[in-house]
Amino acid sequence: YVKNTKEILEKASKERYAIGAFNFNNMEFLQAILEAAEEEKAPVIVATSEGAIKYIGKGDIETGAKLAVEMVRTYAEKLSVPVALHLDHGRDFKVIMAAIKAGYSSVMIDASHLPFEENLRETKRIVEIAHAVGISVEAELGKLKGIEDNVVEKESVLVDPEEAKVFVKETEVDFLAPAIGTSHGAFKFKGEAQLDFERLKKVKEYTQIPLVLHGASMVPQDIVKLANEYGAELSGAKGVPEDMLKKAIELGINKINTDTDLRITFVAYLRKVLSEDKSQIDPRKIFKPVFEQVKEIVKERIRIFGSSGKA
Ligand SMILES: O=C(COP(=O)(O)O)N(O)CCCCOP(=O)(O)O
Ligand code: NA
Ligand SMILES: [Zn+2]
Repeated sequence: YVKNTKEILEKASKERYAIGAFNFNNMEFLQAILEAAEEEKAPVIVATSEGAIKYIGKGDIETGAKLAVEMVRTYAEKLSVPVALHLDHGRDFKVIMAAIKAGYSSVMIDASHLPFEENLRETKRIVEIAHAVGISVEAELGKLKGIEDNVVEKESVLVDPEEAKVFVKETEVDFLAPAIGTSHGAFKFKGEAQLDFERLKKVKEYTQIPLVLHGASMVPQDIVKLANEYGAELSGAKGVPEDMLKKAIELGINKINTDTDLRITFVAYLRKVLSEDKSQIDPRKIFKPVFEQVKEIVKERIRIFGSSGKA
């Protein structure tokens, strides 16, 4: 169990590869992610959003954070690969404190919806607290398009590399998520997929710290098609193409947040299993083949990110 996410990201940054940061909301997703990392001999970051902590704790934040830490620690101590537990999109001070208190390896303070100075101040405050207890911190600059915790960003506001330089220097944040054109969910990009690689290159040059790509799911069209064949309605779903992910990694992305690809895989295969095994009522027999597929998609991502064999 990695105490401090910064360690594994600094190594990735030096060697120009990326670590997957995969979100989980329950035991089965966590199992699939950790099995994938073990089989790929890859360091891995598992992440919970604030919504996931509330879901795991049935509304009680302390319970959710504690249970997440206990589940991850218990599984991770059996594995040969380093595992970090990260709070994704921390916004509520109470939730960030609960995650730190429970023993998370790192926390994200997501104040990118605020004006620059306020984002800087909020981030600085969390960094001071987290660093005092040896926890790493991620912050975000610029805005992702789409829904972020029901804050509807009409247009993505791309990161300003000059601001990033000042922000990182002033806050001493450990890793930064620069908005370069991605968005959360299965419907990214209005037209053609495109990322602002020029900005990314400058942000890496000016900050020299590990960088994070949010909204990085690839949205595999074969799995979207399968889901739709079994009754899902996901037409028009679009993600980040592999060549763009690889270019982003070459230019300095070292943590890649992936949630939607696991969700789509889960939904496609759950629909398939339920429609094919019509008399099955044992959840273990339903979930086993479904999470086998979730594990496979995580392994595929880890290979694309270049962290296979890096443990
Ligand atoms: O950047 C990403 C993933 O992006 P993706 O959607 O491309 O996978 N993430 O940060 C994961 C976002 C998880 C959202 O969680 P809740 O629904 O619980 O609030
Ligand atoms: Na994050
Ligand atoms: Zn995100």
